[in-house]
Amino acid sequence: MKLGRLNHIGVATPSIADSIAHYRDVMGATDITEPFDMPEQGVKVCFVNTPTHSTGSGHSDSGGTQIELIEPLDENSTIMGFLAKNPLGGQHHVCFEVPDIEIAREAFEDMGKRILGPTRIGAHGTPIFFLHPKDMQGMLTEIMETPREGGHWSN
Ligand SMILES: CC[C@@H](C(=O)O)C(=O)SCCNC(=O)CCNC(=O)[C@H](O)C(C)(C)COP(=O)(O)OP(=O)(O)OC[C@H]1O[C@@H](n2cnc3c(N)ncnc32)[C@H](O)[C@@H]1OP(=O)(O)O
Ligand SMILES: [Co+2]
Repeated sequence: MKLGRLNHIGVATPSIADSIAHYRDVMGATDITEPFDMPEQGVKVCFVNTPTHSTGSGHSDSGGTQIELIEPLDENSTIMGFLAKNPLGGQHHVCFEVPDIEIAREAFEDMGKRILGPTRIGAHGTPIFFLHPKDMQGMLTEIMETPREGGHWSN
């Protein structure tokens, strides 16, 4: 396994609308996507896009690491337990890219890391899986296959 790009930081929130206002008005984010539902993951999601680099005169692009805001869709959402312990929300997971999801899954399995559920299609349209925080230095870790131009995946 080789460490890939940090694609996003997942941030759980009790209100995606309040969090969007925070990133826009307090943090000065200028590129925030429209929220959409992902019922299969139990969350409403949107992305705060950050630039790849900052300059003295401002930002030139928005292709950097994203903040992924996630709000529970209902009481059964997988992030309800986290929000019960952290009512204000907060940093929930980190997501690293890999070139090949199957090779990565096998590598983590071989290292004895607990994989949470099947590989599925994530919010970026590419395959993802999650690793248990207790096996990952306390960090719930998402692994996603790097988006390919014209790539198609299915569950
Ligand atoms: C938007 C779509 C997608 C994408 O494309 O990017 C997403 O990111 S979806 C994100 C939401 N989906 C998931 O998180 C799926 C994987 N998660 C899970 O399977 C569970 O949430 C969990 C990690 C197994 C936790 O389950 P839960 O029932 O909430 O808690 P437990 O009590 O079983 O937790 C055990 C233990 O782990 C600690 N914990 C829980 N969540 C986290 C966390 N996010 N970060 C760090 N540690 C976490 C929890 O506190 C427990 O510790 P102890 O209290 O010491 O026992
Ligand atoms: Co995520």
